[in-house]
Amino acid sequence: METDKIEEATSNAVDIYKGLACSPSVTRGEISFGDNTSLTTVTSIWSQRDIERSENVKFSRSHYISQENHIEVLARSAPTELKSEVWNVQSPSGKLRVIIRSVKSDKQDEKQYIEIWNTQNKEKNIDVKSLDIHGKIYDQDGHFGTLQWSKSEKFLLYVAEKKQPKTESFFEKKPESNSDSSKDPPLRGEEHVFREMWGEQFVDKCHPVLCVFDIEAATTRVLDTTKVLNTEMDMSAGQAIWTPGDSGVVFVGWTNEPFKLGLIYCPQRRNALYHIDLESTTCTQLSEKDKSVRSPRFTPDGKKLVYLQNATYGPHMTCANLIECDWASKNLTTIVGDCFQGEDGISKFPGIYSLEFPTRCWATDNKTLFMSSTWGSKVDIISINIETKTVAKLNEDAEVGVWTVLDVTRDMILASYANPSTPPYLRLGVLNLKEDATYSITWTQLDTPSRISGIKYKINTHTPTGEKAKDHFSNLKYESILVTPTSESNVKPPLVVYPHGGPHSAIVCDFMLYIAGLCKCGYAVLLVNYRGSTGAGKDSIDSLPGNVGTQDVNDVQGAAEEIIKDGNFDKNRVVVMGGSHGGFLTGHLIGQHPKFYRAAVMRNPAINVASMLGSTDIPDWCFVEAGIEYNQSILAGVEDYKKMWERSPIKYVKDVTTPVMIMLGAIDLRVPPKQGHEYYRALKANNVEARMLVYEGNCHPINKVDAEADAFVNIVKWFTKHLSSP
Ligand SMILES: CSCC[C@H](NC(C)=O)C(=O)N[C@@H](C)C(=O)N[C@@H](CO)C(=O)O
Repeated sequence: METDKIEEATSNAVDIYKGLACSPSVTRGEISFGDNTSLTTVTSIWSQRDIERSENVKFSRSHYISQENHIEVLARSAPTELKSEVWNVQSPSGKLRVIIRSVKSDKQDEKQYIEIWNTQNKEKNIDVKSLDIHGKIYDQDGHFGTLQWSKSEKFLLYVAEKKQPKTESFFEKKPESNSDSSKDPPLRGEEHVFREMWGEQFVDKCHPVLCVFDIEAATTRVLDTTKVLNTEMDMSAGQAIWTPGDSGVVFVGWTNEPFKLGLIYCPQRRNALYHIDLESTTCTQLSEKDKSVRSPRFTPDGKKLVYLQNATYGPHMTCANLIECDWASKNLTTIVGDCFQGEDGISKFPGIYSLEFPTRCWATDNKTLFMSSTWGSKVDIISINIETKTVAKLNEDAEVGVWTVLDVTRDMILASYANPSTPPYLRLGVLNLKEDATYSITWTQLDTPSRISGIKYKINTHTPTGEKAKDHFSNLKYESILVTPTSESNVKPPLVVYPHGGPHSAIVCDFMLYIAGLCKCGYAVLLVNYRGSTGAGKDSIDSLPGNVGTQDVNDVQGAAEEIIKDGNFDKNRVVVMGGSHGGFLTGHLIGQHPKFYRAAVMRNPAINVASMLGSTDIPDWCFVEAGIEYNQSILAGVEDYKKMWERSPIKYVKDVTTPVMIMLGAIDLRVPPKQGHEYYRALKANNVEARMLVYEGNCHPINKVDAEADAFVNIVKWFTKHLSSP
């Protein structure tokens, strides 16, 4: 009987996952205007899981729109699969397009090409290797990647791996002395020198450099910032943009010394904003010392430069500041600073929580920009007037979900919208300037949303309960999102408690494949944005470091008990799952509340912060979250290791009775797989049922198409097994 139930649930999960995995996500969007000014084209790039091919396929779509009186979709193109495109960027006039193509040969060695297309055909195709001046061109990695047309449309600005000298063995036969030895002889004995890279998911990215490609001459110039900065400071460069008139380049430079720390999910790495004048090659620092900056953007009139800024070395994500640089004087002004919520919770603007501005983000007034920012458990569209320093929310309260601004141009805005029951779809809006100099938006849906039936969701607000009052910042409220199946059954659904990772991130009302899948399999899911999450004020974030393992655990457990008290769930059918810091919290929850959870699933869990310190690509995280101030010269002493262990789930493993399934990405550099092995051994030593899945070729997110699909079905099978046993 039990086996049949498990088999039935597993087979059902496979069908449900296959159906939902077809929902595409939008990765880019662009508004363009051909010669015919009455016709607007919206080009969008999408990504979709293909389980049969075990890969994410990319495709483009176009919408053709008239805006005589209002926005009317005249036609839609059929999706066109994009093969091997790393970049695809239209020139400012719309007459040209550059595509960076990556082609793998049968031997799997990758070749890259720079393709220049006009509106009729491919004008140029350059084999990057033939330039022999740099390595691989960087993709849109969210940190370094850049591809920008100059206004003149004669040059391209991009980032590539610095060219590495050839190496050879000491025992390689030396060339005959009279032979024509090359100008750069190979370095002997350097084949095995360690080359530091930028950590998790940046394993082939060691030393990005700025490159200016002359289209006519088909030649590239590498801007070696070490020389232009007149320092020996080895620097990694990225996020480069042209200055007005194409006379120079503004870029973000990260110091490579004393050692690199993992970049992904950590936009607080020490760097600075620089300006290189291309004629004199002088280079000046624009931003403050010892800060972390990102996402530089000029106003259309070129008079102002804005960028996002954080403090360095603290929580890996926090409230960002918006800084304005007056281009003529280079004077800096803080337009939006840190926001503290206190008792107000998230009723008022909680601050900027975003990794970047859209590539084009300005209204034609040259002073209002539009961006997406996390606000509690949602992502809203906000406008920021850099003249009046005012912030306004643009989407209506009724539309709780995730709004992503994709493009802003000629006072039109392209965005995608999604929520837990609705995969992302496009909306095109017209910006309307109101008397108070703020904007409203008149939206048109470019497609009919494909809503998933049987799923409802609501946001809950929680107040830390009495015994938590001891915690610092205990008056801070926090939120959770409850996603529930709307089936007519009078059987109370089982509840999955799901704390997010980070810890300084947030789970937002987005379309999430696993959450929708669990819901369609009959589970309710409680997503908890415990204190320390982004989107709820800087004081919320600052409340957690030094209190992980207690405050965050209490907040998740408090939310779960509060939801169960409402009577809609059976307190004997509650399970828990989480990834990374969410796995850390899962270990704490089943250790500190041993009889509360029927089963647990952990993805790449941080188990023992002390033992992780020497192997993670972000050792700073171990110090900061244990409440120890960090700098790159610090070395952990016995007391530091003690503090880290004290805050770790391993401390409570002896009390665990809940069956645990651990899922590991075999090449995870963020939370090394040995963390999961440490917990697996401890559970087995205590005769607790434990199952471990190791996904080869997968890193921290375990998001390769086949692994992600397998993990989902195994999760449903694991929960079914332990919820159906007595
Ligand atoms: C030393 S690793 C600490 C945990 C890790 N933090 C960072 C800054 O990487 C972590 O929790 N990572 C999250 C980004 C994470 O994986 N979160 C996801 C899982 O995909 C989630 O469930 O929220």
